[in-house]
Amino acid sequence: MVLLKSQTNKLTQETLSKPAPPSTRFHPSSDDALHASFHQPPSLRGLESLKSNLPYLEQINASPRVFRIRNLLTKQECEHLMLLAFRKGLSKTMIMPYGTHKLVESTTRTNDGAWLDFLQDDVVRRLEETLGKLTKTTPQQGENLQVLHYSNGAQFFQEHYDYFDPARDPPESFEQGGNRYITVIVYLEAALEGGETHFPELGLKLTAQPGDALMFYNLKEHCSGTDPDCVEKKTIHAALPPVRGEKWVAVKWIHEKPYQKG
Ligand SMILES: O=C(O)CCC(=O)C(=O)O
Ligand SMILES: [Fe+2]
Repeated sequence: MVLLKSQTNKLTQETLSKPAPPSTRFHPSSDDALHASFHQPPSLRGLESLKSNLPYLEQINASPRVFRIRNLLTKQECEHLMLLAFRKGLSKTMIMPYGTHKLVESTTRTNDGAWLDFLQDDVVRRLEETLGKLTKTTPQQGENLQVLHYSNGAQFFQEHYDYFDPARDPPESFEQGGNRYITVIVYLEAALEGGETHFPELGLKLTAQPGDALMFYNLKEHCSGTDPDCVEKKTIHAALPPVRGEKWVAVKWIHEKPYQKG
């Protein structure tokens, strides 16, 4: 989505005047179906969920655990999140260099982004609640959604880990919610070419359809994120620059313990 002013107005009218269609996927009464779907063998799970349009998981890698989540958002919900980010104001994203607890600008991360508010509106709330159900965590364990925009040819995020490194990072990094347990990258718009999420240690260059997500576990199972042996070093990953078209994602980092204050 190239957010020219005229298109933004059009999007505003089309997306915001119409509330997102009532979606059975997120309705509380569908929780049982959602859970049942996750606890079935993958083949059945996929078929059942496809029929019902419920979100479902496909495992991509066993160790570290990497999944694709299908049917997480509708196209309208994707556009709504991009618009919320645009209204909030996109600015250059920052990084926290290893060994510090301070955000700084860096040539290793050149994309733009905007932080949405926690449980900001119905679409954001449903997404945060669904991710909580999928991962058996609470929405309060999540950092706010960060919407990221990568323009054609130029913007990327070089290889990095999402976890705080117990061997290098200061104790303050772990004070609010412990370590980053899970990363979810919801694709709102995929580049026509390039722009993959690249896991060099796993030999994977992944992308997803708008409304689907990639999810990976930054920590081993039944492990404490302050233990240097607990982190999944093979989750090192990069956002490659789009070669054609542009890319929009919404990233959610889920912590081991409640992260949100209050
Ligand atoms: O945009 C992507 O594909 C990955 C983003 C990412 O790794 C991050 O923001 O930590
Ligand atoms: Fe990352």
